[in-house]
This record gives sequence, structure tokens and C-alpha cells, in this order.
Amino acid sequence: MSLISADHICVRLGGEEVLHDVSLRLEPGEIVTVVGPNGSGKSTLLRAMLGIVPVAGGRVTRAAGLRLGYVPQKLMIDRSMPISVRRFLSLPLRVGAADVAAVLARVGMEGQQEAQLTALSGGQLQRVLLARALLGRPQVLMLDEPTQGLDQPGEAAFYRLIEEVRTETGCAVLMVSHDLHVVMAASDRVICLNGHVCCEGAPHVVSTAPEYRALFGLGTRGALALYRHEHDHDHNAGPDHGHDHHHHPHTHDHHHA
Ligand SMILES: Nc1ncnc2c1ncn2[C@@H]1O[C@H](COP(=O)(O)OP(=O)(O)OP(=O)(O)O)[C@@H](O)[C@H]1O
Repeated sequence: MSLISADHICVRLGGEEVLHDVSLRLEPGEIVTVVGPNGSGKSTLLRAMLGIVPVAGGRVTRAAGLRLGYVPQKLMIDRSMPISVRRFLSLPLRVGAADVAAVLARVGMEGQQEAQLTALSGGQLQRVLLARALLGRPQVLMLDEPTQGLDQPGEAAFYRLIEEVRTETGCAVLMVSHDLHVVMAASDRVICLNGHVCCEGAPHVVSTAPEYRALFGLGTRGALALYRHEHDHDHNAGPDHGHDHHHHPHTHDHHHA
């Protein structure tokens, strides 16, 4: 059984259908990345799978007692509030000093217990957020654009860290990313979302498919190709209308159950 799955889910927000007939399963130990244009429903998909956003159709199923760790896109904390890393990690549940030290060492923040949260760089803050998610010993880690605002070396280092955590703990990872270059290197499977699943598959399989090249281009040109892909859809018609599904032949290795 999958750790967590979405089966044909639809989500409506503010009267709009944001997700239409989206299916996704996460197996132990795999890294799955959701890519897609702004507003394509990536965050909503994660939030629906977490149970924060209700589904209007279909269903989300979690393995019994599943431990989930979530790194949100933005930290909802008053940046003017003085709080140390150690205290932040102990919210809302108190965590022992040894556990705090160990998890900080794991994310490359050794000895930073007393640092002020507000004094951290973007990359350091992301590591602390990851540390907080890891304290619950998650079987599934969900990360929503965890490297937003980081420079490229910072981004690459963060994704390496995610891979190490996956290898050590065997947790599955579901993340949202804009950076296709990094996605190709760091993911077992990529899902391209635009209100619905446009295409999906293992990066090495997808990257050699002519359909994929037409959609995403290659290497660093991928971001540009994604932009073009975004705009060959008719956005005025809403997420479930106006898309020519036939121009995305599904020749990739699919994981629909
Ligand atoms: N609470 C809400 N009420 C109404 N509409 C919402 C709400 N949250 C999101 N939306 C809309 O749903 C759509 C999908 O938003 P979502 O944040 O999931 O997209 P995204 O792919 O994560 O975008 P981005 O890449 O910009 O983060 C957007 O059109 C957004 O305006």
C-alpha cells in the first residue's frame, strides 16, 4: 500500500476549480517533485494531501498512523519576535537538548541552538524548518518550494541534504519546485501540474522522450520551455477547460494505480 495517495481529487477554492481529477501516490523512499506554472495548484495539491484543504471530489488516503513532516512555503512567524532556534524547535512540543543538537547537526546547523531565528540567512532558516519537520521522524516529508530565495549553490546544497535524509531515514519526499534543472537531478519522479496532471514520469525516462523535450527543453533552457508550456494553455478557460490533452502523449513511465 502507498504511504499516501490522492485519487481523482478535485479542489474548489473561491468558486474556482483549482485541481481537477488529480491522482498521485507516494511510495516509501521515493522523491517526487511537482512542477508547474504559478497558480497551477501545486501548493493546493500538497495542502489537500495534508488534509489542510478539503477535497470537493475524489479522496486522499493515508497509511494508518502515517507520520508526516511539512515544510511550508512561508514561515508564519512574526519576524520581529525574538526567539532562538532552540525554542523554535520546541514549539509546540518540548524537545530534549540532545535531540535538538542532533537534528541541527543533521541539517548542517551544528551549535546554532541559541542563534536568533530572525538573524538567520534564508538558507539557514530553511534548514531549521527542515530540522523541525524531521523531529517528528516523518515517513513522508512534504516541502513546498523549500529553496525559494536561495542562490544556486544554496539550492543545490539543500537538495543534496534532502537526498541524504531520504537515504538515511527511508522517508518519502513530495516537494514543489520551480527549478527543473534541480528537479532532474534530485527526483525519482516528476509530475507536471496545471490544474490537472499534464504529464509525469521518471526524469531519465521523461527527459529522453521527444514529448518532454518539446515541453521542457533541456538543461538550463528548461525554465524557458516550461514558460512556453505554461502559455500554450488557455488560462482564461480555467484549469479544467481549454487544455489540449492530446498534445501531451503519455509515453512516460506512469505511476497511476
Ligand atoms: N484560499 C484560496 N481561496 C481562493 N483561491 C485560492 C486560495 N488559495 C489559492 N487559490 C487559487 O488557487 C490557484 C492555485 O494556487 P496554488 O497556490 O495552489 O498554486 P501554485 O501552483 O502553488 O502557485 P505558485 O507557484 O505561485 O506558488 C491560484 O489561482 C490561487 O489564486
